[in-house]
Amino acid sequence: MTTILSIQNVDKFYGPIDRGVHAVRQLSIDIPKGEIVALLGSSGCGKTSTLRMIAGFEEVSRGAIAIAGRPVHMLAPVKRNVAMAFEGYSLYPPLTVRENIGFALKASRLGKAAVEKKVAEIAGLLEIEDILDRYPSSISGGQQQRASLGRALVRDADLHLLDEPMGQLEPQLRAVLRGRIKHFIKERGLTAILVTHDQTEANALADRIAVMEGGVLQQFDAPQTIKERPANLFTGTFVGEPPMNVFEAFVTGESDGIKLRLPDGLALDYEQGAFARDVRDALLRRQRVVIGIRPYAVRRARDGMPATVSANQWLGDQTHIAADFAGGSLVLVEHDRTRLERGERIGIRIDPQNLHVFDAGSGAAISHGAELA
Ligand SMILES: Nc1ncnc2c1ncn2[C@@H]1O[C@H](COP(=O)(O)OP(=O)(O)OP(=O)(O)O)[C@@H](O)[C@H]1O
Repeated sequence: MTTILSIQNVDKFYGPIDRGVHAVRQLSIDIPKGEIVALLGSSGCGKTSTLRMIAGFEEVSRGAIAIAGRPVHMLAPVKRNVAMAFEGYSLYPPLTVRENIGFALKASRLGKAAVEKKVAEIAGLLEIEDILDRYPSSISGGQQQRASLGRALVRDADLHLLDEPMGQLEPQLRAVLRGRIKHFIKERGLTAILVTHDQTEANALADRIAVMEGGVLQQFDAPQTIKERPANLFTGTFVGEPPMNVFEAFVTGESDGIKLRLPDGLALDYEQGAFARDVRDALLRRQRVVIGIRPYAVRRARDGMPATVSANQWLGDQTHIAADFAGGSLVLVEHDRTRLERGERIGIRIDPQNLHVFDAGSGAAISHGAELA
């Protein structure tokens, strides 16, 4: 498969190298043609710096970036053959929206009719047909964002870079456009990288998600893999809504089974066979671990471990129950409307196949369910 973007050992410092703000650390990523990748992380994690280095708006402090096999990190943005929809990369004020989008196609030497057809098509997709003859200063922020997105998407480029492309749009429109944009990109075999802090957007659009934190790439995998097999405690708790429940635990061997001792004298007691032998060995070697359980994987059972309901919210399609448990708080998600009162006692069961275990020191995943990470 052709690699379109190759980032090799890239560091970004703002200010002097090795002394300034270390915004991106030793980043290496390869993206094949036709893939949509989301850079996902909280504010300050380094995702925008990464995108700006690919685009050429920020210098690379160390390392190399190649696009379609060509080293580009020393080239000016216009020489990189990338199409961009960036917040700071605004529309040309003297041109109408139609001209702004069409302008991007000028270099492609298409005839007038072909340009018009392309502009109309993208305008329809982004629902901006009615503002094509307006000037950027006379349209809303959300419309400007869609016009800018349209201008990037119509271009024929090696790589499309989209910075929070739908941040200013209302939720309903965002949901509709996500599907259409994905279809548009996939149908044409474009390669796209989008920066977002919205995991729903990343999950819906991306083939793979690069999760970043503290300038470090934490995991680069398909959305499903990130959910089911988080590489570490950070991705485990960052991706997934509501977040994964986590508790510190001490591991002890009980005949051939395993016991995970939680605060408040509680324990998860698993019989022989609940975990593969290598998982059991890995857990016993650590002793101190952090266990994680997704809210929708927590079960209620009469003979389960005791917890006390602290809140119960019906969200229209699911119930979120918060409970005091093992010296901390636990959230459960149930699909039916559950009538539980605050203060009510419930029993909690955590099945071994739903348990994620992480190293208490490094946070690296040790096991997911019955298998080693
Ligand atoms: N021009 C700059 N000068 C100095 N430090 C900067 C500059 N731009 C970014 N930083 C710092 O680099 C780190 C990474 O910032 P970056 O903007 O890449 O993160 P981000 O994940 O995109 O955040 P956001 O979602 O808020 O844009 C942060 O600590 C930020 O304060």
